[in-house]
Amino acid sequence: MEDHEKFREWVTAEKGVKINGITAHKFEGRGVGIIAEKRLEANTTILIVPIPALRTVHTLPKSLQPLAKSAPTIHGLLALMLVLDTTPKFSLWSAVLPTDSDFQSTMPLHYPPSLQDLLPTSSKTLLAHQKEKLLADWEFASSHYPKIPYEDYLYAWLLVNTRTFYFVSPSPGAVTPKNHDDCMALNPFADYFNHSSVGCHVSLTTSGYTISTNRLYSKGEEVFISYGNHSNDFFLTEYGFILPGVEEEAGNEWDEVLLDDYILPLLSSEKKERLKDAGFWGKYILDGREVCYRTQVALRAQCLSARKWQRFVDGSDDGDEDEEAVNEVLLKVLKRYKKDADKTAKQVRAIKDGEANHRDTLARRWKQISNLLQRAINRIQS
Ligand SMILES: C[S@@+](CC[C@H](N)C(=O)[O-])C[C@H]1O[C@@H](n2cnc3c(N)ncnc32)[C@H](O)[C@@H]1O
Repeated sequence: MEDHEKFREWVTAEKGVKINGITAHKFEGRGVGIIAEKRLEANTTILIVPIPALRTVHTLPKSLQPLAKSAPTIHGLLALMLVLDTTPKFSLWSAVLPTDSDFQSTMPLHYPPSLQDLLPTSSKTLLAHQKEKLLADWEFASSHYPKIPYEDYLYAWLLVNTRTFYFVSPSPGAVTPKNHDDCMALNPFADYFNHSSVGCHVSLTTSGYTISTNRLYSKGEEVFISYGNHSNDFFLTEYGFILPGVEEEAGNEWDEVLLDDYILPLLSSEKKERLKDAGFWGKYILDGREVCYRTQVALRAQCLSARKWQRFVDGSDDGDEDEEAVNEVLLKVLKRYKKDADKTAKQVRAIKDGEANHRDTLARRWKQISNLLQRAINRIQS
């Protein structure tokens, strides 16, 4: 942990970062995270990172500033800034960052195509979007700096992807970027925090980012923040990890699965058109408790007359009396999906390509999906 000590000295002495009662620590399966060095009462301020310590679109070196208007994304520009930064100061920070091989073994972007093909649909859709964004950023970066190797750019791009905080300048009169995705800051030391569904409080003011404890922490406990209320499919693609499933200890209470692949093929073209016209096309979600309202609408399109369905959509019929018919369709959907999820978990384990960690994470994800589906089946059948 010597590099971490040097980095800590640098951020506190030169960047004005204030650290109280926490330190960086290596955790099995989670890389480096934050540990409580002593007992921390609830509402203790454990970290303050002042605004000038951040790296954002406002701190680009002079050579990159003219590109800010034409770059496809701020993400891509920050990656370019990292690749081009060879200053000794930055080397203190880069020494504590994950390595390229950490990304190779965790990020689905690095999975072989055979395993990318077996990602759950929502992870696959996110990955396709990520690839498109990366390509546009890389084309832009390499057109301005043709000598940069792609591997270096990709590594920096993934650092930005997995370590930035949502940032809008808190200075009075500052302009908020139009695109939400462009609101990002590299945040030294704060970027050590790993994620859990419930974590410390994070606030951004003109003093910078302040992180304070959400509860009492015992000495030696890992201290988390929350990266947001996302499903494990999202965490897998964007960050290369999954939390335990909904029903497990410290599980992801926001986990959910997308049912589109199993509901849409049931519907006739007339019913599909009706759903599209009414704004209920796709995004059918099952979470740890229930299916969403959109799913209810789609299932009702399948098993009710057009007139009855319309009354449910209008809100003039609460739909209670049709619950049995709806559950019958839903049960078929869930059982079919569960059978496929179990099959896919086996397929993933049998594949020889990629790293063991790729296969293990993806097979675990399919097992979680299977469990979520089984719980919903049990609820209907109980
Ligand atoms: C902001 S960084 C956190 C620090 C990072 N663990 C490190 O070694 O530098 C985000 C990355 O940490 C890892 N991570 C965060 N929360 C995690 C968790 N609950 N379980 C496993 N890995 C996690 C993932 O690799 C993610 O991309």
